Amino acid sequence: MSVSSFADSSKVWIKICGITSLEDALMAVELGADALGFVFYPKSPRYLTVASAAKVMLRLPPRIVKVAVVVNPSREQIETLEKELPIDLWQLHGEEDSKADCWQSRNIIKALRPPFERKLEPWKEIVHAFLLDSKSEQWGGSGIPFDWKEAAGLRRHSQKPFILAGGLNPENIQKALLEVDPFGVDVSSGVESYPGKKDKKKLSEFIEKCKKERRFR
Ligand SMILES: O=C(O)c1ccccc1NCC(=O)[C@H](O)[C@H](O)COP(=O)(O)O
Repeated sequence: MSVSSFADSSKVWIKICGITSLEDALMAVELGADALGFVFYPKSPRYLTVASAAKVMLRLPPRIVKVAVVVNPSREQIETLEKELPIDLWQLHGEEDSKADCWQSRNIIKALRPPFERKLEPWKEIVHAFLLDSKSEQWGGSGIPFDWKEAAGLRRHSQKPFILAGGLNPENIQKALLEVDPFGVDVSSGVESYPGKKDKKKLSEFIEKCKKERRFR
């Protein structure tokens, strides 16, 4: 699996993050998600154990990109997750070291917070994509958008796909797509009824609006 293989498509790549149950995973798949994210950060309200993640991830169709979201993981955590779960991509959501051996041979999405520009450099040779998220004390899942002007001009600094995240929801997604024109989008709290539980109406509206839009570049 490689997100780069999608990068030429004019369709918006859709990742639904913070999946905690098989019910929500299958609902997102049925509605048309391309990728699902599973949060392995114990302090998150969307955290799930390896055993509970296995019950979901092992039941997903191969076309769905399965993303393990981690925050400053230890080598032991990476190896345990990798041994038990069908992980296609690692989403690094903390302050990981781009030079660490463990990232050189894995498929990576690096999450960054504004200001983005100078943070691209250490990662741009090794990542599959960058995820642009808001600043947040809990690292991710804040539900608060950043100023999308911060995303302008980043293509000059890296050819890698950009995934827009942070406070997206059914109300602002069309405006976000028009202003930023990202390769893909990532949403968690904007399509929830409460932290850790996805809401079918919000999810369906969000995905439908993404599918109506086309990428310009
Ligand atoms: O969602 C979390 O609780 C979380 C906790 C720690 C690190 C990352 C986390 N989520 C990562 C994501 O990919 C979210 O989708 C992204 O931060 C956007 O979240 P939201 O603003 O709620 O859409």
